Amino acid sequence: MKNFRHYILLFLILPFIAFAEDGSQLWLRYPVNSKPRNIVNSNSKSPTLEIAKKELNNHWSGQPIDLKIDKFPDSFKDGYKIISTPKKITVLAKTDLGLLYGSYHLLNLQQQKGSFSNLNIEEKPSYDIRILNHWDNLDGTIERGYAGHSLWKWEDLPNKISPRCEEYARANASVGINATVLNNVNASPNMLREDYLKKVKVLADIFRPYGIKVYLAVNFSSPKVLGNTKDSDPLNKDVQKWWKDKASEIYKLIPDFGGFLVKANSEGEPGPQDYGRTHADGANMMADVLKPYGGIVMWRAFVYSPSSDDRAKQAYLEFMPLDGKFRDNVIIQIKNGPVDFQPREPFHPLFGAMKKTPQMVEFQITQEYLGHSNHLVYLAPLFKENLDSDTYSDGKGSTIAKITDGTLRSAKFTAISAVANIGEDTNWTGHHFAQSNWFAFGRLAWNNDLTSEQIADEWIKMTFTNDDKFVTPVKEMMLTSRETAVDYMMPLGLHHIFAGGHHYGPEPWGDYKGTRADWSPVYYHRADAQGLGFDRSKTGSDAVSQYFPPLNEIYGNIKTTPENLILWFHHVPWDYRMKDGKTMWEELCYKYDLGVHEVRDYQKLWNKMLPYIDEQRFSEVKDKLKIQAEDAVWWKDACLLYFQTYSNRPIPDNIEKPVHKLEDLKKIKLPMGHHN
Ligand SMILES: CO[C@H]1[C@H](O)[C@@H](O)[C@H](O)O[C@@H]1C(=O)O
Repeated sequence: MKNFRHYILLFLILPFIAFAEDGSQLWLRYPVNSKPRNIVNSNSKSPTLEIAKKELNNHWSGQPIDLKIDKFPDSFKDGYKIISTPKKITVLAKTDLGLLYGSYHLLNLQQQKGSFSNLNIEEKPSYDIRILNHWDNLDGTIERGYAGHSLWKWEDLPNKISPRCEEYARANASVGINATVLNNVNASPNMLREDYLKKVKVLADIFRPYGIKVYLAVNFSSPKVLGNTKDSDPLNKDVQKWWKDKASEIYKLIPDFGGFLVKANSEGEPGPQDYGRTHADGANMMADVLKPYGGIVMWRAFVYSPSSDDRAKQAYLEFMPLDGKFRDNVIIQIKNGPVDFQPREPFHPLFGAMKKTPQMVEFQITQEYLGHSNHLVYLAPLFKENLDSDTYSDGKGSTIAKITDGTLRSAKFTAISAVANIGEDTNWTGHHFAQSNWFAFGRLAWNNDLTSEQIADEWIKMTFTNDDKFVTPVKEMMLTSRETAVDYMMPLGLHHIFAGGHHYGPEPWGDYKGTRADWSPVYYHRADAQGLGFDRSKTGSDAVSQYFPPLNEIYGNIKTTPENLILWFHHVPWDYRMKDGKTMWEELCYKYDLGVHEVRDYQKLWNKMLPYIDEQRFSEVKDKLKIQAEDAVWWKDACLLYFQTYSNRPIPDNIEKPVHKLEDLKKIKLPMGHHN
């Protein structure tokens, strides 16, 4: 009998053990109280507060908590204060959402084994809108998604709702993300159909108590496609009326709807230029219909017109003349760099340059150009590098963080966005460590002063363990991982030498005749007998002139250009002497080789980590590191063997010799080791 009972117990707890180890819980691995406690008091009531209470009653093991709405200035937004004595904790905020954020802060601290007897914390968000962009299509696929299909399951909505939608909202709220664009910027007009809007409403209702507002990406041709208007010209009265009616329809269903995200006249998407109008004409028409409801337009600057000019210059050329011409509920959404989410780019020269137009950054969490969900690349250092870049737009200290968060220029609202890496995979993001990039974006959107190290430290402790023997080496691995990826993919400022289409592996020889020149890798690296790299100096494409002094001079001169961007800005002779005395060719060989060795070091390090974590996550990460190590060799061999056909110089003796043959590598069609 006794044994029997044990079996039953085992059956009951088994699913929970499995659940706890597969990564599905993300960083929300709070201990569960055996019985919910009754430890929370509050002077307010709402669905949001119910969530806060439930979380604390279920997971908090410390002293009783008072959640208190208090008077704070508007600038406090959804911030909170936490004050504690050994007997009691008080969380104060202006809004219920602030109290929920404060509650998650406590649970996060508990995960990190902090002390709670003497807290005096004050937090408020760096940005008003902290938004994920999902590139989810209505058929459930995700553009550049490597973690399975869309969470929303459009086909089941509005009647059946996947439980993961609420889990998603909870995870976002726990890091302060408060907004989401549900669909791909390559938007189907059908997104705005009545039946789809009803599905959107259901999601908005689930997200609302967690403080998350819903936005939609819209197709500029929607009026013509859905409303049979003659065209979609923003100055056509029928078109304007169609948008006005659509806005009214949306807000009836979703009173707190956030607004539109628009990719227009970019990569074949329709836009105002189809009718001889400008981006401002298009954005303003939408802004006008959203304005009465408090909605906004995030208008993307990811454009490159069909000109022969350097692609890195084109967005600036198109948008600068429009500075000051946008309505006050329009914000320009600019990718961190001027080309496209490369492993390393200089910052986008539009930042700071449009002085009369609000701007926001678009990062990419999904690793389109960083090994998809196979490579371990912690992105906080990439995000920080961008946010901390000094544009000099308003003198020294005009960092992108300060330009976009309202510190430098007062703003009606501020925002920051990133393309999500989330899908239906059990572990949400395809790679356990890719969860850290979702987390890191949320934490930086909340507080852009945090360091990459602080964020990694928090994430590791919440997701895995507090054991120093795990935390210290794993943190080191995470912190160096982005530079490692740069080393084995595109060191020294090389960019976009990815295989066309999937963007996973190397194809530096790619020359897709008959398409746009700037879709070919050879366009970007410009290897020839003299050297390597894109001359963007005054005597080249002159992209350097789009930067404020002194950066135009610094980047314009090969001697002062930071070496990690030297091939971005200059065509560098193979024998050019680098700062460490190596020639550029030797340095290139050294960097690729270093990248390979670094990944092998990660493998060795990870192999020692089994004692500290569960077997399942241990072996899943181990398998991915193996793929990454093979891919790193693939990258190194492909790039060095190919560039060597131009450099005509030997690969230095102290560098591991290629194990592949260039002809064989050129034949690879499917990504090696790529399991998605
Ligand atoms: C959504 O389209 C993407 C496209 O898949 C991607 O390869 C490119 O980098 O950027 C586009 C964009 O950002 O609009």
